[in-house]
Amino acid sequence: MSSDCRENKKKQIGWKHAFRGMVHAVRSEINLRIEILVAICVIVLGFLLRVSLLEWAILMLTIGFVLTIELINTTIERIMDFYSPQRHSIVGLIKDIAAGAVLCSAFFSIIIGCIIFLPKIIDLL
Ligand SMILES: Nc1ncnc2c1ncn2[C@@H]1O[C@H](COP(=O)(O)OP(=O)(O)OP(=O)(O)O)[C@@H](O)[C@H]1O
Repeated sequence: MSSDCRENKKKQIGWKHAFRGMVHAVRSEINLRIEILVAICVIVLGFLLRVSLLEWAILMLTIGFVLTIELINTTIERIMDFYSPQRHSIVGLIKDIAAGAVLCSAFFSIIIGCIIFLPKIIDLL
């Protein structure tokens, strides 16, 4: 088998595993499902309010950022549950900090949403 072919196969398998991980996270994490729903609403609102190209770029970056942080938070939860199934204060603290990262990204994404959408909504009134 040529190295090109092997590399191609490796990439395909990588995508498959990544997709499986995302499906698992969506199925098991209600917060991720809520965030995807909010992202869909934001995209619909973006079309309705005709946001500019730059605003689309900022919105896509923000949505990607929040979803990525949520996936990392889910990963940290799984790692902690695997290595330390018993309750432990440091495990709780690690999970709290990871949850804090999600909260932080969600908070700033709301601010970005307000900056982009509020003036357009006010103009419509
Ligand atoms: N093993 C543990 N030891 C101590 N505290 C824990 C432990 N597991 C969870 N906790 C506490 O419970 C909280 C919720 O943890 P859990 O793993 O249930 O995540 P979750 O309910 O899916 O949270 P999230 O909303 O962030 O996804 C943690 O932030 C932590 O404070």
